[in-house]
Amino acid sequence: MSVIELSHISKRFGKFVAVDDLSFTVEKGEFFGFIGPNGAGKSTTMNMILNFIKQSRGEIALFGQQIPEHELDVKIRIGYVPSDVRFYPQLSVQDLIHYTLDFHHIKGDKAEIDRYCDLFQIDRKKKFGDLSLGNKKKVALVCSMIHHPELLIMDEPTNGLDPLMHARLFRLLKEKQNQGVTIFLSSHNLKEVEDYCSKVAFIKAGRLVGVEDLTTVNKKVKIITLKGEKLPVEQMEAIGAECIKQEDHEARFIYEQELGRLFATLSQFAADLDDITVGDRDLEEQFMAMYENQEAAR
Ligand SMILES: Nc1ncnc2c1ncn2[C@@H]1O[C@H](COP(=O)(O)OP(=O)(O)OP(=O)(O)O)[C@@H](O)[C@H]1O
Repeated sequence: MSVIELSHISKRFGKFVAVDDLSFTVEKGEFFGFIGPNGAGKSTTMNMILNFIKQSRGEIALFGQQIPEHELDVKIRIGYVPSDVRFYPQLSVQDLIHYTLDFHHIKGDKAEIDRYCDLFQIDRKKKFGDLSLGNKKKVALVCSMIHHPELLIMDEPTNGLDPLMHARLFRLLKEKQNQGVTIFLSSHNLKEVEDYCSKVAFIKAGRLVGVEDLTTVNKKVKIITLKGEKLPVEQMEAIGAECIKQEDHEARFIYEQELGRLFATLSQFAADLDDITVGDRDLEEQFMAMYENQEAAR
């Protein structure tokens, strides 16, 4: 079942097109990363999904229902972490957690609240306004999960968190995913997206560049780096390798074909080479390749 379905959505602010004809779906139980450079339109898209702002064109369905007709029914099933966390500064962390539970008409399980606060090392007695940026984010994370939502929408959830908390958050999110929760998050940290997400959508200047299944795609695509005086670029291209960088004594290739042919070719030219590296393509390389292909197509 699609938990989020975006069909040709666009958002204009005056003449400026922030999101341009975006379509993709997030399925139940997916850990879905949403990445793109600053100003790409990630927060704007999330704000439309949450119906904080209205799209200029296109349709959005959550859990198979159009919003806003069923807005409240749908919203109680969602936990949201904004990129810029703003709660009442005078309220204590404890009060904020309890207000969140009251809003969802849930009593709350003390052991669970204790677990979250211990996990994120949150001092519940402190006033929200006195907390650091990272600690404010942690409070928002707890409030987004405390009512057991089926869908978590998180706008740069690790922004402001230290590396230990990054790891704890992602382990917790993985646990939630294993329980069937759908996670849709934006991030600038490609490594964490690559390590944890099952799917990723790339967006640039409001347009979808691509959606990739991370459980399969990177493993079969290799990046080969050759170093040496005499580089067999033509021979590599002849077996289907795409040269993505060539300097005096170094060339890099993307290779998606059968590995036997690659190794046979490399062994023929090994004597001319000082170094050969064959590795899986990481998300950053894939991201850059997609951007470059899109630019070239324009
Ligand atoms: N209310 C608004 N009025 C005018 N322009 C806006 C408004 N909100 C967003 N924009 C513009 O829309 C574009 C997309 O912004 P958005 O915040 O969605 O990007 P983002 O991908 O989340 O960026 P970042 O990674 O920097 O958080 C930006 O150029 C931004 O300036």
